[in-house]
Amino acid sequence: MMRSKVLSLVPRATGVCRHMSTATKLTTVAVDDKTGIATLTMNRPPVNGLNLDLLRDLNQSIGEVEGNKSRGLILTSSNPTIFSAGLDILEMYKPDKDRIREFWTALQDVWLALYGSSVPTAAAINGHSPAGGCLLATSCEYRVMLPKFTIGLNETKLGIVAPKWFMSSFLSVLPRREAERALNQGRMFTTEEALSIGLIDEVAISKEQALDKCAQFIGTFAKVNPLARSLTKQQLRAVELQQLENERAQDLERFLFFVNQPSVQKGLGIYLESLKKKAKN
Ligand SMILES: CCCCC/C=C/C(=O)SCCNC(=O)CCNC(=O)[C@H](O)C(C)(C)COP(=O)(O)OP(=O)(O)OC[C@H]1O[C@@H](n2cnc3c(N)ncnc32)[C@H](O)[C@@H]1OP(=O)(O)O
Repeated sequence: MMRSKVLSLVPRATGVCRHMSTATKLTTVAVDDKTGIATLTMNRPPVNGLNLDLLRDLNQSIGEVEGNKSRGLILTSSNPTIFSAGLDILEMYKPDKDRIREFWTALQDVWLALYGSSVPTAAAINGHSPAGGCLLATSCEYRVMLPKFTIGLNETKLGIVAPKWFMSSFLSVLPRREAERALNQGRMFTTEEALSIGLIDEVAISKEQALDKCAQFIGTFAKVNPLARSLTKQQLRAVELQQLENERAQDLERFLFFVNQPSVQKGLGIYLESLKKKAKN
């Protein structure tokens, strides 16, 4: 059957998958031959902490999906209980001064690539998704989440501040009043709460169903002209994307200044200790 004909049907993420040759170590990209949809899977145990290496691999994989004419991108995790624990705090605690610059620049790159992606994007959130995990999910156009997990921007609870572009992604999904309150509170939402507030679009009972629902969302664009769709998306997102493009250097300096404050370092150290203590019990 012709590729375009198949795509006019409701797609299912169950076709034969061909792994791309350039798949990297901490991410894999598998393209469904029937639907043409690429599934990008994060695979950095134990919690998909976004360190420099994972960010670089994510960036490379998003670039590959952009380049290989995939019909859409589904972002998910190989961990059965964690989508992503957000930024790897070890990158920010007592940081190496060159590496932390590369780290933040790589994070900016990932956001620009994912939020600005020309293909339809969806997140199959198959586990907890705090902070940077929520950033990835809200950079996508559609979110399907499994029950009994949590999602949100919890930065204020850690004594840190989400940068403007984290807020932009959040605000592209939630009404301003809800976004403002949740950000100030550092609130983590359960799956059910996230659905009722509109932070996610659907709940699925399994990862397979989540992938399927994401594929169905991407399938809704099958009859829409791809160029018109992608230019429309990019125009709608242009203000936020341009703002970061224009302020990349200042954004980096702001982050470095903030993260190097002794009080912030102390807070991150205490938080890391509490995570480690919790992990031991
Ligand atoms: C300064 C400006 C920056 C602004 C933007 C910041 C954005 C961010 O993303 S900051 C990171 C925020 N993330 C979190 O608050 C999540 C913290 N983690 C958790 O809540 C939990 O780990 C979990 C719900 C994601 C998973 O729980 P569980 O399955 O029970 O796993 P453990 O808690 O036992 O963790 C296992 C292992 O992983 C370490 N770890 C967890 N999260 C992080 C992290 N974000 N960075 C670094 N390391 C992390 C945890 O310490 C355990 O380590 P070990 O003790 O060595 O096994």
